[in-house]
Amino acid sequence: MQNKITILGQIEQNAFIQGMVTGELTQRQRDYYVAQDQYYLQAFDAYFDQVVAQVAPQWQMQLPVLGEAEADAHATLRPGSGVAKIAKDSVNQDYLLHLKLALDDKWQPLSGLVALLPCIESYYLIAVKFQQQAATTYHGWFDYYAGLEYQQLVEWFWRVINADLQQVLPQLTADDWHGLQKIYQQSYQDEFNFWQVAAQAAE
Ligand SMILES: Cc1ncc(CN)c(N)n1
Repeated sequence: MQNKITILGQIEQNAFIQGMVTGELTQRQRDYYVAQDQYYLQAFDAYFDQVVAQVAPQWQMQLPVLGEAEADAHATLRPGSGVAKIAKDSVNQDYLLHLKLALDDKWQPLSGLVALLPCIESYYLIAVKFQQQAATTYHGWFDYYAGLEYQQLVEWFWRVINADLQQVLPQLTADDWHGLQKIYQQSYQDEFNFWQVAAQAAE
C-alpha cells in the first residue's frame, strides 16, 4: 500500500502529467504517448475481456458500460501524423508481458484483476487530483478519466476484488498474498515507466 502511494505521487509529478495540467506538451510527446497507448489499449482490452469472462455472472452483469470514449480522451491530446511512425517500445512490451503473466497466475481471476486495477485506478486518481487546476488545453482528458463512468469502473474493480478475496482467503498462503501484492505494485511501477518514456520523447 505504501509503495502504491509513493509511486502514485511520482506519477503525479511526472513531466507528461504536469504538461497535460499546464497545457504544455510538445507534439512529439503527445504523438508518442498516443501511439504507445493505442498499442497498449488493444492488448489491455483483450486481457480485460479475458478477466471479465472469469468473474461470477453477478459481477459481469454489474460491469459498467464504457463507450468508445477512451479514444476521445486520446483525441483531446491532438495527436498528429507522427503517431503512425512510432513503434511499440520496450517499456510497453514489458508492461503487457507483466499483465499477460498475471493472467496466467493460479489465482486468476483475482491476479488478473489486481494486475489491471492500477491501469484503471491510477488514471482516475490522477484525473480527479488535477481536474480543477488543469488548463483548458487538454481538459477533455481529465474530464473523461474523472467522470462518473470511469469512477464506476474503479469501484466495480474494488468490489469484485474484495468479494473474490473473501472467497479465496482461507486458501491463500503468505507467499500467495505477497505475490498478489507484487503484481499490483509492478503494474504501478509499469504505469510510472510508461509516463516517463512519453515525457522523455520531448524533442
Ligand atoms: C498505459 C495505460 N494505463 C492505463 C490507461 C487507462 N485505461 C491507459 N489508457 N493507458
